[in-house]
Amino acid sequence: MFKIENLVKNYGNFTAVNDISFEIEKGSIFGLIGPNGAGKTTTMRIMATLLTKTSGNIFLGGQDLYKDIKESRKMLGYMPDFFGVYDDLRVSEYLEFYGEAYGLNLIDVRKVIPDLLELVGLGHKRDDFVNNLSRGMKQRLCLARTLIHQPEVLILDEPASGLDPRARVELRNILKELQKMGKTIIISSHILLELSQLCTHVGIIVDGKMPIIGPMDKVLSQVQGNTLVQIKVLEDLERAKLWLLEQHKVVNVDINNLGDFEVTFSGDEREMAVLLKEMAEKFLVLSFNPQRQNLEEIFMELTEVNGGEG
Ligand SMILES: Nc1ncnc2c1ncn2[C@@H]1O[C@H](COP(=O)(O)OP(=O)(O)OP(=O)(O)O)[C@@H](O)[C@H]1O
Repeated sequence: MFKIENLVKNYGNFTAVNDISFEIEKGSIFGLIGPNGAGKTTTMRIMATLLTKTSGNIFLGGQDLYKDIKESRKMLGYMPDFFGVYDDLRVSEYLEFYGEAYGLNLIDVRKVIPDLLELVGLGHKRDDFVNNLSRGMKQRLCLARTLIHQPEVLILDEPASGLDPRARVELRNILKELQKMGKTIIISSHILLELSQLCTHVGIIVDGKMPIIGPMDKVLSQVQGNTLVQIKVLEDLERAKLWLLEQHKVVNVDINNLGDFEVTFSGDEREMAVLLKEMAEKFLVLSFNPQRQNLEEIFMELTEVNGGEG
């Protein structure tokens, strides 16, 4: 859907985006994560055609993004990290205003507004003043505005920032709904745990470079060292322990105070699944829980290694 090749952006002598390449598949939710100043907003604004690149190529749906900017913009919905204050504008008027700004016919815009407001959970607020909405509601209204021209691709710059946990969950559910509707979503965030539950793919951006990119699961296993797997076996513990210690990629086996095994495992997810299968053929395995290191911890490690602020 989106292909970015060797993207560079300089601000004067400063290189904010330094030779980044990645691809975003149609229908995926791609998380762009990185510390402050890493280059996320710059990259997203370039992808949204709102900022010029210094060099590199960008393709949207197989076409050069810049070949026909008007056409590209029809496919793109961009939600900035800040949005303005609109005195004396009601929710429905706000959406009408943006619809007209996109060159849409007001009658058509009015037809889609109820569905859009329903989608973002603001159906009951259509006649309220925008300034009286809560922060979470404003974010959702801004998302509705991003959808007004029915773009295929959404570029959302930190849409969850400043939201309380409940509002974040609501936003996440709306984004999953949009994915089901076939949208491709690019989202940046500092809320890394949120991204690990939402995104199908992730690119970690540090100092204008993207050292790690790929499907969420692969990125997690790539940056993970060993995985700790908690295993509960109902009987034959001694024999099970000896068996485990003989298995490929099992580094260590402890038994915790609940009598469960804590197995340090150096293999990938597939190898772990094979271990589970073989173990279950020999022993009464009640549970098998890999303790996945969360993205927050991985991110801290990565940005430390790369000298970022985290
Ligand atoms: N217009 C500009 N002129 C000069 N430098 C800029 C400009 N815009 C951004 N920068 C610099 O480029 C770098 C990347 O900024 P960018 O806003 O893309 O980062 P970010 O990852 O979105 O950060 P944040 O999470 O804080 O929003 C930063 O060092 C920033 O100071």
